[in-house]
Amino acid sequence: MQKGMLCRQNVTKCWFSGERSGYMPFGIQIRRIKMGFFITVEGPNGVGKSTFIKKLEEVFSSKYKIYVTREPSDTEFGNYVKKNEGGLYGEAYAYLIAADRSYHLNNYVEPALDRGEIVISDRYIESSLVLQVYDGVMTEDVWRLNCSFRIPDLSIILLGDESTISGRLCQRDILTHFEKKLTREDEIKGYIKAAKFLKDKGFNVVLFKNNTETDMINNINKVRNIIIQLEGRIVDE
Ligand SMILES: Nc1ncnc2c1ncn2[C@@H]1O[C@H](COP(=O)(O)OP(=O)(O)O)[C@@H](O)[C@H]1O
Ligand SMILES: Cc1cn([C@H]2C[C@H](O)[C@@H](COP(=O)(O)OP(=O)(O)O)O2)c(=O)[nH]c1=O
Repeated sequence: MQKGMLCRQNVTKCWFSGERSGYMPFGIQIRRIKMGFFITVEGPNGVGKSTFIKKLEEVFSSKYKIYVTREPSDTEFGNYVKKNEGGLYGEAYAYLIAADRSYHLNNYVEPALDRGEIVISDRYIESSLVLQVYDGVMTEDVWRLNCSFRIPDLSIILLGDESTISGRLCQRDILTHFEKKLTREDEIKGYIKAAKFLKDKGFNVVLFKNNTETDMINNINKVRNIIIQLEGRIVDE
């Protein structure tokens, strides 16, 4: 059965949802049958990703069905990957992360998108382009492992002042391997570089300053407008 079929006006061409990445070329009015949006939320440790996602869920769940998820995934394999952070390095860890991503996409993200939900993932490919690159893997090699995965409809990268983010991390009792290994400056620079790289690969990247509660509210409003724009390109059945 055809699911998530996209049809051009007067029906000239159809896609299966699993094959779709990004959105349609400018000017083409398309009709969507039950297909959601994939949004990733990224940024340095302590920048406020989990808090922002909770807020997005709170604000948007009255209008949309929201599916919140994360990487490494909340699965047995994802937990294994997480546990091995710091034990496995560089390329080996990059492969593990990519294997978990493939499993996560096929078993959780794609089914939720097919149900027409907005999927919000706490971390995705953007993290690999910062953390695995910092771990010694070449950017092009990280991309080679990830280039066949779905491009998000929107990639949100939260950034903030180094001192603000560092202050937040100081309040954590236990720091992860990457939280100890990288400085916040490394992470901020890494995400800015990754954003540029991914824009060139067709990602719809936005960089949001997230220092204060007011920033967060402004960012939620920006996301609302972007979702409306994305919906404007697609006419629901
Ligand atoms: N926009 C914000 N303004 C002020 N404090 C924030 C903001 N976003 C998050 N925080 C606080 O920063 C800390 C880290 O946030 P968290 O969402 O856990 O970050 P991350 O998921 O990126 O590691 C938490 O104590 C949270 O309450
Ligand atoms: C998605 C992703 C995560 N990671 C690592 C970074 C983090 O240390 C870890 C995820 O942890 P994190 O998101 O900080 O989870 P928590 O809030 O529970 O601590 O996985 C990568 O190294 N590469 C990736 O591509």
